[in-house]
Amino acid sequence: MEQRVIISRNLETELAIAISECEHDRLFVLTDEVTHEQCLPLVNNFFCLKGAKVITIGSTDVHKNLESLAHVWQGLDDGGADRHSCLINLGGGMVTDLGGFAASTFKRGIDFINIPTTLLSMVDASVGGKTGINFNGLKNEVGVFNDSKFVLLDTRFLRTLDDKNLRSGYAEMLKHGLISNEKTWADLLQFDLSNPDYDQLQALVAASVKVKEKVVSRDPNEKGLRKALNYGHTFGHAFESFSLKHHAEGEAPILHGYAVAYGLICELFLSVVKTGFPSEQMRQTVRFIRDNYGSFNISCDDYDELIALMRHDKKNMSGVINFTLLDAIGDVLINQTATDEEIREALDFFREG
Ligand SMILES: NC(=O)c1ccc[n+]([C@@H]2O[C@H](COP(=O)([O-])OP(=O)(O)OC[C@H]3O[C@@H](n4cnc5c(N)ncnc54)[C@H](O)[C@@H]3O)[C@@H](O)[C@H]2O)c1
Ligand SMILES: O=C(O)C(=O)C[C@@H](O)[C@H](O)[C@H](O)COP(=O)(O)O
Ligand SMILES: [Zn+2]
Repeated sequence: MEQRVIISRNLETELAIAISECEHDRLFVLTDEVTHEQCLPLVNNFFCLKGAKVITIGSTDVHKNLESLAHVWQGLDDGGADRHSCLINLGGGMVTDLGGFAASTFKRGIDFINIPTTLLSMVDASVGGKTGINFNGLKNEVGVFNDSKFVLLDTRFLRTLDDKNLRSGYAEMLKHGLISNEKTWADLLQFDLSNPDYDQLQALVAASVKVKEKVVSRDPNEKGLRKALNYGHTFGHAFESFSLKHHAEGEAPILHGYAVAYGLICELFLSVVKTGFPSEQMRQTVRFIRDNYGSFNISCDDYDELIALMRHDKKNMSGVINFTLLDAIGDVLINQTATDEEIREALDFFREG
């Protein structure tokens, strides 16, 4: 893998080194409106960022769209970027996905560096080269695989992250636990999300990002094994797209990690029914998710729309919905299928438990 993931000890020094190893005739920093306020102050006076131009987009997934992408391209053009310029993405997964795509396409590609500021982007989104935007009501419908040159991971940014976004990122860590081994999974279920111990979390973050790096290094373009990282996402992305479309006025759509947590419930159910995953371990995981993530209000009248959304999953082939399932913790089965009836049963289980 071309990308270097660095668990930061001194962000200023590491960023200076990272920049020096990238093309960098002009420097740009991409933030969203929130990371501009909360995270930029932690790096703004770094000597290595002297003269860097800041581009800012709206925050959260409702802005992970063509309009924001065009705004970044425009900002790069207005700031005189050429193919030797460098973009530093300072934010959560929305910023690293969109900024990564903007950098990968601007003048056919400039170097970029990710500085993830949410738990989710630290353990998952900033690593592994999946970049893109939502389009046509579908998650990450347009994008490219392209690695940032560096990921600089500094958990000090988590100090300002709210409870819901902490839980959202933790769902991807739970996914990493389920696809890796029983010990990691069991440790994750012990963690108290209502009263997080940040030292313990830091150790869990380092272990979690290693799971992602290991899978990506063996299958960077998702030809096979990488589909393990999509566990929970066939249902999860359908829930997320559904919520982006139907969320009530004045109410935010569900966060990506919450959608993944709900997707894990459905895909654990399918794993028990179809591939013999132990039902007690499913029950323990489902209990943790229900206790920590609540639920998402859908009715059986929504099933057809959710299944229609699953028909757009990027793992699908020849119109057949593709699932990643488990027959045990750490034992991943890719390219699994389910009938519409089984999908409905999984949604019934999600609603009724
Ligand atoms: N590329 C991948 O492999 C990959 C993996 C997982 C998820 N994703 C994508 O990542 C996105 C979700 O990422 P996310 O959960 O980081 O959401 P996000 O980027 O929308 O950030 C969540 C919220 O937290 C704010 N924020 C960011 N850092 C903060 C900080 N340090 N303090 C206070 N507030 C802060 C943001 O402004 C935003 O309002 C989704 O679009 C998802 O599809 C991509
Ligand atoms: O890195 C991967 O591979 C993943 O699937 C990680 C997921 O957590 C992430 O949400 C990813 O963006 C989903 O990719 P997609 O190809 O299903 O859009
Ligand atoms: Zn995800």
